[in-house]
Amino acid sequence: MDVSPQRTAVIGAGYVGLTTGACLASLGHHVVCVDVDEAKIARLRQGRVDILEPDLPELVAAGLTDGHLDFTGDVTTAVRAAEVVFLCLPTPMAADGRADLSAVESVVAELGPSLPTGCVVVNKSTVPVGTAAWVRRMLDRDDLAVVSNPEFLREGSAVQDFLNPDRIVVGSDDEDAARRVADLYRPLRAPVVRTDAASAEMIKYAANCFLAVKLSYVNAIAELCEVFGADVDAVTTGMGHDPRIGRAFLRPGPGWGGPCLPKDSSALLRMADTAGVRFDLLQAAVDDNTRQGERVVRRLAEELGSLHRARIGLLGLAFKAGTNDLRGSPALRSAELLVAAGAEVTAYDPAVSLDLHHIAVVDDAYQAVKEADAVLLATEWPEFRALDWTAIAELMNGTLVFDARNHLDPAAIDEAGLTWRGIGRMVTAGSPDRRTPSTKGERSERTA
Ligand SMILES: NC(=O)c1ccc[n+]([C@@H]2O[C@H](COP(=O)([O-])OP(=O)(O)OC[C@H]3O[C@@H](n4cnc5c(N)ncnc54)[C@H](O)[C@@H]3O)[C@@H](O)[C@H]2O)c1
Ligand SMILES: O=c1ccn([C@@H]2O[C@H](COP(=O)(O)OP(=O)(O)O[C@H]3O[C@H](CO)[C@@H](O)[C@H](O)[C@H]3O)[C@@H](O)[C@H]2O)c(=O)[nH]1
Repeated sequence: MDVSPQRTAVIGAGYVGLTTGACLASLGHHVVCVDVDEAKIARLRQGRVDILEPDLPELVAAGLTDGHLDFTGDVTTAVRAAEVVFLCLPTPMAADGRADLSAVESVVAELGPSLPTGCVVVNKSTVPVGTAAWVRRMLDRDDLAVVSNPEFLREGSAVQDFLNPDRIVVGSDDEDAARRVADLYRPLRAPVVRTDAASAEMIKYAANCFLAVKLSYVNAIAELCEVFGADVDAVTTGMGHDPRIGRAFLRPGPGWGGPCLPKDSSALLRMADTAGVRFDLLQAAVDDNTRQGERVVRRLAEELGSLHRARIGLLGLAFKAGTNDLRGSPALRSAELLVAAGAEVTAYDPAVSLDLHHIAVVDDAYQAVKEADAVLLATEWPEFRALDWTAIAELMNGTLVFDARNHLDPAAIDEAGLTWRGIGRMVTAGSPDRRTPSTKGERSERTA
């Protein structure tokens, strides 16, 4: 294989750390993954992966079997013989909106004295500009190098994204350390963007926040489409053919969420604020995103007349399809807003089963929509497209299906006698969109 195997330690075995560890092991490197969560480490040693990521359980099992991958709870043991140490630690949003670097700080303080001479510390967490320099000062050792190597994987396709990256960003003032980190990825044959550490750190925020702005922009265009009778799907298709715009990240929805975009836009805004730089565009994107979530619930209220005691069948809880991650989920936010407005919410998500405060979570979609006055689709799981809408029409009290992802087939819903509503979609005379959804009372009379 086109790789010089290196001994690596990966600190933090979450979405990024576990994917990094398992993928590097699959490339032939020797990897030890470390985590403070001892129960997680015990499960991983048995090949049990908690997160929903295609191909990840298989890669973990293969790494355990061929001996390239190991797990431990002890940082000191893991880094003792390491040539490269990856930090894949959480950097969540602190109360003041900044990135909370406490996990990075405590790990760097703990592992510093144990790192072997010549070791390269690679930061993969998303961290404010200047963190690599700060880590370097904390380590306070001339025999170590620090490299910023931000990660761009998406949840739900983490392994494929890691193994087929658009680019590998390697930021460091240390030429030799940067080359060694780039070499780890050589079998992937991806373009390497070689920068200083500060630029690498900024690339990560700039990329995620650009995506956030793009999504808020398209959600605003969708609202205008509703007002002016245009169809946002046609509009984004027309925009997306322009390679300067691109087709990706043009789907309107209930607002963008997840564990990254919201916290990273908040962190970049705080960085700008601290530096005295105005970033009104990004602030507007964040504010518009909050409004987008509220707008979905307001539209439901308008369609139903009132949300007080309305029964809502919520399809989807995860922040997007393909993951069981609920962090920053627009679906959960919608549920919270609905409950606050007096609605009763029953939810179903194919990847999520847990008890949620105020929201009943059930085991299948048909249970969720039973006696519902309206259905709200908030996560675009493919299986929702295959639902039997005639059966659902029988189960529901009302007729409204609010598709906050434009994911369903309006014709199938119309044929079932239900009323489809989407985001930014054209309302034409005679189309299902023109029909007024019946209220609970009317529907009961109709079906009586
Ligand atoms: N999730 C993503 O899609 C994604 C993609 C790119 C970058 N990132 C960034 O990567 C970083 C990690 O994100 P994640 O989603 O993998 O987080 P995560 O919460 O899934 O995983 C973090 C792991 O670190 C462990 N941990 C916490 N403190 C520790 C300590 N002191 N020592 C050892 N382990 C510790 C936790 O137990 C957890 O298993 C964040 O900065 C995030 O912004 C995330
Ligand atoms: O056309 C689109 C695309 C996405 N979304 C929403 O945007 C949010 C974020 O989606 P996505 O970017 O796919 O999810 P993440 O897995 O959080 O990945 C983002 O955040 C990661 C962590 O930093 C980065 O590594 C990735 O490159 C970046 O895409 C979700 O709520 C999606 O539903 C839309 O509404 N419309």
